[in-house]
Amino acid sequence: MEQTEVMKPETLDDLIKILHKIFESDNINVEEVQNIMEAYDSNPQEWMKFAKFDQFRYTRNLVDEGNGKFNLMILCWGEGHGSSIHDHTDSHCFMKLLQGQLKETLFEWPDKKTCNMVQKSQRILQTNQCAYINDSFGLHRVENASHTECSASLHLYSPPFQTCQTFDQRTGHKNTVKMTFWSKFGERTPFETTVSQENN
Ligand SMILES: N[C@@H](CS(=O)O)C(=O)O
Ligand SMILES: [Fe+2]
Repeated sequence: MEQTEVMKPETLDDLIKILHKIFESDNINVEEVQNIMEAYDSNPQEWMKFAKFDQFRYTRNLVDEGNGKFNLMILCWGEGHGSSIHDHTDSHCFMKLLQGQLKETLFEWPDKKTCNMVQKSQRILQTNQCAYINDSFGLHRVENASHTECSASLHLYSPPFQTCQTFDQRTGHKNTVKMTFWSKFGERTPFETTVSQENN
């Protein structure tokens, strides 16, 4: 029997090195990436310097630019914070829980005629679990439903993207929004003078 070995990253740095290697190739094996991200045992000491929380909404903190092939970031979710329903701009999206839990709700793309938003499924992601989505799966909304604990998740997007579409659950109407970083490589991003509409 053929055995596919999952390399176990010992640290976050180790995980990043392995990801660089994997993404040198143009053919990505989704399951392989998912397994490797899942195999990393979250150690807050290794990622704390990137995890910057905001009082009002979830933050996106860039960790690594993956040689232009992917963006790796840590999203920090305070109690009750969530994203709007959105797509992933035709990219692969891997999402690994580093701390706490997150609720993921999947939706179908809105019906062209009725604009109705149909909820497909819902699940709770646990610490160390790694989920995957792309636009062929539909849309999702992610929430930290806890009123007492914050969550952190490690997201890998390939290819990287800077805008996505958000959807109004009631009307199915969509908007293109710019996605910004709260910090890059552990440093708070300078205040932007342009007002951008964001995904949260
Ligand atoms: N895709 C979202 C986070 S999530 O809700 O999956 C983002 O990159 O901001
Ligand atoms: Fe998402």
